[in-house]
Amino acid sequence: MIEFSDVGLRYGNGPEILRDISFEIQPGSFHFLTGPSGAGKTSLLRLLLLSLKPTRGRVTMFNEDVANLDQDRLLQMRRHIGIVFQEFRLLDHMTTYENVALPLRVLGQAEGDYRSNVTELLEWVGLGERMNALPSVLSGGEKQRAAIARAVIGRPKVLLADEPTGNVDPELSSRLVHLFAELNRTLGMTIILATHELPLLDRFSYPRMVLNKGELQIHE
Ligand SMILES: Nc1ncnc2c1ncn2[C@@H]1O[C@H](COP(=O)(O)OP(=O)(O)OP(=O)(O)O)[C@@H](O)[C@H]1O
Repeated sequence: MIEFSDVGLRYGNGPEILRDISFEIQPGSFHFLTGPSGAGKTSLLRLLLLSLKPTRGRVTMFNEDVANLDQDRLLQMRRHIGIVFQEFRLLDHMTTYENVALPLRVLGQAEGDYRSNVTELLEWVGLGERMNALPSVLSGGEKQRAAIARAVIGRPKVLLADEPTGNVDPELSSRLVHLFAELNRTLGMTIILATHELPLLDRFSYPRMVLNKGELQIHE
């Protein structure tokens, strides 16, 4: 589903910050991506999100070499990839429901067609009672569950998460990772979750992609 082959990345004329990265991700798998601050986790996620292209090597996504994609095809493929950020990135003037429905609205779907899906998903992530609340009154954990719901409402094949537990306390962190685990288990969603919280990783047995100074090792 995803294959990196001797990938390197540099920003502008700077040094190579990812070097000789090779790995394969199978559909329906769950991987942690970890490593110290500055190791290149966010940059690797940006390659996976197709918002950056490698400066050398080959990235294959859904069986297509991303180097050959035109802008339209890139946007089409991008719809199969969801992302969750540390800082939630919810729109403050919209309710939880409206935030989660937004990706479908942008695609031109009518509310009558998606209302029950959005409501069901919000109930599933435990926000059934908070649908009409604005983000400003939600707790950190609730905001992140809303952001996860927004990322998966379009049923992406791949879900990326960049330090999704960075703004919630350790107890809630573990519950959020369980939510990702449920998405992986019940919907078969392929998940790559970046975190540098080692105690959190130790609670789960998923394989780890470990970045160090731009080089990657995989611990199955
Ligand atoms: N847009 C950019 N332009 C130039 N250099 C960048 C850019 N983004 C990241 N870098 C550099 O690339 C390296 C890797 O950064 P990246 O954010 O990918 O690491 P990270 O592992 O996600 O770090 P953190 O855990 O602190 O977020 C760092 O040296 C960073 O300064």
